[in-house]
Amino acid sequence: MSGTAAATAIPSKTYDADAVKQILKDISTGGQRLEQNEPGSHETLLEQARRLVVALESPVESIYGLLIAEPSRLFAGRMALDLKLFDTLAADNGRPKSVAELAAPRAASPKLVNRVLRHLAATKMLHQTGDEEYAQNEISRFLEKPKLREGIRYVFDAVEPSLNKLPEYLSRTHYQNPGNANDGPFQYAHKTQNYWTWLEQHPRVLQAFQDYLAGVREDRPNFMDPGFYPVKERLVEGLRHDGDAAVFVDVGGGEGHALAEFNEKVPTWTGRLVLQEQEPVVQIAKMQPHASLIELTVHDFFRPQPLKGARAYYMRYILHDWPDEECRTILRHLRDAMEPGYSKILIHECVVADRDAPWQHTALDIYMMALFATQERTEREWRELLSSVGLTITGIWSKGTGNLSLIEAMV
Ligand SMILES: C[S@@+](CC[C@H](N)C(=O)[O-])C[C@H]1O[C@@H](n2cnc3c(N)ncnc32)[C@H](O)[C@@H]1O
Repeated sequence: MSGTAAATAIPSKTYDADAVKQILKDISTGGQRLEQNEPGSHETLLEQARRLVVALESPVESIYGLLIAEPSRLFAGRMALDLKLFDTLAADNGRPKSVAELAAPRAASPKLVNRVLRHLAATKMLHQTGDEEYAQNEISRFLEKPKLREGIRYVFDAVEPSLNKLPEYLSRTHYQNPGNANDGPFQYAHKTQNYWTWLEQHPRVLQAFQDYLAGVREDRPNFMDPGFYPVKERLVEGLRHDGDAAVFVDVGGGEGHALAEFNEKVPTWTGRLVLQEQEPVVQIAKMQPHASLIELTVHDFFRPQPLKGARAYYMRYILHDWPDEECRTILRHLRDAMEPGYSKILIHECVVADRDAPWQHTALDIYMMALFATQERTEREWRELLSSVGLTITGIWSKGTGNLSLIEAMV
């Protein structure tokens, strides 16, 4: 079949020409705003480009993308990790490589490797530069670095099996909203007792998860960036140094990247920076270049908080991992350690809008259902959760659409 015949095999959409014209005009204006570096212009233009695709695509084209292109793209990305394709593409200053060269590191079948590569090229993850010859594009160049690249491994190995079994799990639980941390979709799919135990038993995926989180962190505005949370006014001013009062503790802080960034971006901070994590994660944190700048401690946040009256108890991506009951236990331990009127809990999480919530929040919400039988929360849900343990929200700061917000709460 010729290229033209293949292209016309999918019925074309009778689209609204006026709507398309209007979107194109908006895109043109959006492009000018982007050139002038107007804040938010990137997000707006991207949204307009998505609207254009939706306006032009026929339902069949859109559904083919969902059914065929995207699942195969994730598979091809996962195979690229095992076949070391992103590394091989990067070698020799990224010069184009033949399929034979790309298949060599694993002594894989060139035919198999070509099938993976051509789908990656078709879905814009790399360039095809000739017959059976490929080179990096901006995406594959980015994937030379482990961080978000390892997200492919994590999502494929940990999240996808759970999503695949989610319909069966929901049918068995009579379509009730999952909320059992010990018997949720993840345990059902992976035949395990607990997400964290499963990760410990799969150290490669645990490392991939931590790399992925570090990648996500780099990609988003952080709360100490200008125009986000006023760190100087809310934390630095009035800092005391008696006992543990001058501590900023990152509860469940992963490898300690947030503390390292705080150390760099808030030079006026004269207090201590303490990481609290599970033992295997502390071991990974010890190998980080910033390890000497922070205190690394093992602490289970389901046990009483040992640091009393600290200035800040920071948690990023912690409470969305737990159903309300478990969150209340975590929060009560912090509340009991806090000094009223001085200590602050800082929750760095999604605050999901009641209407027109961005896909970044709604997608993560489904992931949370599949992984932890939990959810992303709306402002009302955050207020209810915190007030149920005697905490009051003293402010919510946000920057950009689809990002995390910073919720400050006090006793
Ligand atoms: C989603 S990750 C977030 C990590 C980090 N805050 C970040 O934003 O990159 C959740 C973290 O909670 C930690 N964690 C899970 N259960 C814990 C527990 N009982 N006590 C302390 N940390 C725990 C995990 O090891 C993991 O690093």
